[in-house]
Amino acid sequence: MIKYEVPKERLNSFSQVLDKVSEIVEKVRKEGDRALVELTERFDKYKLISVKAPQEEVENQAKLLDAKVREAIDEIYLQLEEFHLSIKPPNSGGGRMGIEYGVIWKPVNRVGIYVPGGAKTYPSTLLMAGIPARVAGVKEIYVSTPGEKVDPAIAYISLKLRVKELYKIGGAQAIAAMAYGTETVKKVDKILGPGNVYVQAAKFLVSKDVGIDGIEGPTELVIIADETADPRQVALDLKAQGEHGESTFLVLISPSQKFLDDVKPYLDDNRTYYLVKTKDLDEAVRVANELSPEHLSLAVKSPTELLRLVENSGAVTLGKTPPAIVDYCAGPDHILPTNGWARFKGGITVFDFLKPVTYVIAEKPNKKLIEAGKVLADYEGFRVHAESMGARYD
Ligand SMILES: NC(=O)c1ccc[n+]([C@@H]2O[C@H](COP(=O)([O-])OP(=O)(O)OC[C@H]3O[C@@H](n4cnc5c(N)ncnc54)[C@H](O)[C@@H]3O)[C@@H](O)[C@H]2O)c1
Ligand SMILES: N[C@H](CO)Cc1c[nH]c[nH+]1
Ligand SMILES: [Zn+2]
Repeated sequence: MIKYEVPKERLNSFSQVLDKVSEIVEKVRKEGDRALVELTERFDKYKLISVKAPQEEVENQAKLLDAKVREAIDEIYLQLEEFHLSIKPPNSGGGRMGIEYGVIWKPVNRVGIYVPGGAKTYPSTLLMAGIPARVAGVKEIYVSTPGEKVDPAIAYISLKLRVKELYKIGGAQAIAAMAYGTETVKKVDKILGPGNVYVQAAKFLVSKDVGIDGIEGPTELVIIADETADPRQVALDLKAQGEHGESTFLVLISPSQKFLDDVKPYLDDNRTYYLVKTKDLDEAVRVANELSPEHLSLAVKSPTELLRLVENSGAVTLGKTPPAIVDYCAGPDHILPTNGWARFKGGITVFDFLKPVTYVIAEKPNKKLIEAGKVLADYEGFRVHAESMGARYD
């Protein structure tokens, strides 16, 4: 179906399922593994014989992986690893006014990665979360992904990433289990990973007790195209992301009515597409910034120029670059903010697995600076704060 207005709402918003997901989270907190077995049967229609995938199953499943896919994974691993290594921050230090200070970047100790596994399987997502975790130096990586048998590619990547434990659970119940722990599932410090509205609602709810990377829900793609773009390629990019399911958010913006008309015949599947005509490219970018999409493609004659005007998007592809390249093998992550979170959050990087621990050494600080600190402490009424600063240096 084709619509011609600027979409006001995402096709899905996890607030619609918050009540239901809250019950799931509470059930897992109370009943632990027993809840996982029951909810898996209810939502995934398989009997959970063991919550944790036995090491032998992971190894045997990995062996089933076709050599071609294994080589592809190995090739992609190097590209993604290099991207995160290239932006990994060094520890740094400095100082002034007799005070030495600095930042030591410390990895999160125990991380839980959610890998979607409903309608499709997403081993690429395990690469996208596991590699920056490894580059950051995370000690313990746990993975939850639905499926009666571990997907061979997920098994292979789990071994490559030295995943400590892999749980065969999905949805909100998997998020709850990693957030609070059960008899089998380890309680983690931070949960990362994309997923459907149930998964994102659960992450939102547990974020009061555990770290989360953000909201990465159903896929979103906005394409800005001018008359120089190829209508068939643009339609292909939209339909590609449409493979993620009916909740995918697909928008094409163009100042050329002819271009929009030329694309329409190619959009021949049962997805909902928004085709938006604007006055010019400036207005097109304004609409895109307002939508703050997960993926943004600039299929225009001068994309680098237009890129300067982009404010909100998880990942931008320029010119002929297909958005799907980010999904698999470009280097930057495909775990990207949705539901408008791109206004204040980017895609996953090594930074999501690091904490900036700052330090201060003030043996002989500048008197004027300490005095200023004491004055402000007194102004706030924190007299003993002021005294504690003075005591050392008066
Ligand atoms: N934003 C990103 O970075 C990004 C990256 C990859 C994938 N995605 C998105 O992730 C999503 C994956 O969704 P999916 O559904 O295929 O897999 P999923 O793993 O996110 O969800 C499947 C789970 O949902 C639970 N579930 C299903 N129906 C339910 C119901 N009625 N009530 C409660 N729980 C229910 C089941 O337990 C199941 O295991 C897609 O929308 C895709 O676009 C987003
Ligand atoms: N486009 C998805 C992010 O929204 C990522 C992905 C994984 N596999 C295929 N695509
Ligand atoms: Zn995709």
